[in-house]
Amino acid sequence: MTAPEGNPAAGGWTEPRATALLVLADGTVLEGFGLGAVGEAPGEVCFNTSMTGYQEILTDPSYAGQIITFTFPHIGNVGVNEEDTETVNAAASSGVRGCVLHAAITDPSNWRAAKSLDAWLKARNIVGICGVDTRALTALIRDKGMPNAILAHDPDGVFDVARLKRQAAELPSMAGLDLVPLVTAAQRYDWDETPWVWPTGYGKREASAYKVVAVDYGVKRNILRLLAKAGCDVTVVPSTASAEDILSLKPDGVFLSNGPGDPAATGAYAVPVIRELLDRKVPTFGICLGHQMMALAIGGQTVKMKQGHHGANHPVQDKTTGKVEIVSMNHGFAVDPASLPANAVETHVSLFDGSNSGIALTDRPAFSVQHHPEASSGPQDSHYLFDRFVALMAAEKAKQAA
Ligand SMILES: NC(=O)CC[C@H](N)C(=O)O
Repeated sequence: MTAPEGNPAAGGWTEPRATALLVLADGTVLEGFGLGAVGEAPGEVCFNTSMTGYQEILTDPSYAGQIITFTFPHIGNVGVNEEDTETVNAAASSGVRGCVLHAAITDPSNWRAAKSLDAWLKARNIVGICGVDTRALTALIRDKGMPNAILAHDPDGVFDVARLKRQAAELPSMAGLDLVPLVTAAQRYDWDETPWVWPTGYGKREASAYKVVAVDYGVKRNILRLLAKAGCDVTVVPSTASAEDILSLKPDGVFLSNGPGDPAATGAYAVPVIRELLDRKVPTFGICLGHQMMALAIGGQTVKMKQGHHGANHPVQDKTTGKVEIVSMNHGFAVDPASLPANAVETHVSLFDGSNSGIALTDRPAFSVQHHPEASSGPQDSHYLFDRFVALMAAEKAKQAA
């Protein structure tokens, strides 16, 4: 730990010198104490309101190119462990670039803790800062949108502030960035994790009945787990797989994963593939980036949001049933529902701001959601969507057999 003793929230530092700075593109400089890796991390600063699940959040490949501000003040209390990692392939460990915390990280207190968060951040090359007024930073993001910034950590507290300000101002906007190559799998692989089954039976897999190809734009582990649990044999393919590559695996369905960056930028090569799969009437299910690119594939449009949605308690309504579910969210772009063609219906909507949270096609077996039904971390209200995907594949199989 480089943070001094004493809780900044309780008043006063015991050491005057800042060992980390968050330098925003508009020239604002926030001082604090360094955590994790030493160095400089450029990125877009967002805020996440989850009260639990920091390890899953910090390992979500969708955060590539971003610096996460945790609004919950105490992060790291239960340390980190081997299991709660959403990153599937080792190359994706360069997802999130940095994190901003309010309180200093305390010693881990949990029987599952294998390491402290601080040591883990260092090992994964994630730069951190604590002692920041995260409420003020969150208010700034809500007022002005998500700023670019450089998070700098130097244990000696020596910073070239003028250079950092200049470089922060020159960082490219997230709009237009294809960040999927940073996190996608290099090669095809079969998902074969042995599930952990609770004594109550929770986690037990259905017998494998469907072959699913998951296109990895930065896929989260729990999505693959839940597909397997729902009875799917899953093969993961890189984001650049062609429609022929995918169809040669004879899938009953295709899954389009979450991922970082601007969907329109990744869509330059992914959308033609998705369009072909849809045109061939392959049952398709998309989550987050996969949802956004499915919308692009049918002629819809995506827009950059001001502050985005990052949290684990967002209300979403399933318009097909009227039910409200509490969901996990992590996105900075959104599908513009007004841009959707006549053969698409809006199935889900965010009750926070009315933005689109799901679509289904009326003439093809395909649907997708903006939120994260795998809920890692987050509530499990939306798990039913995995069963909806299985039902879609079952109906399509029955149609073909008839
Ligand atoms: N979790 C995701 O898949 C995020 C999708 C996209 N990168 C966004 O920010 O909107």
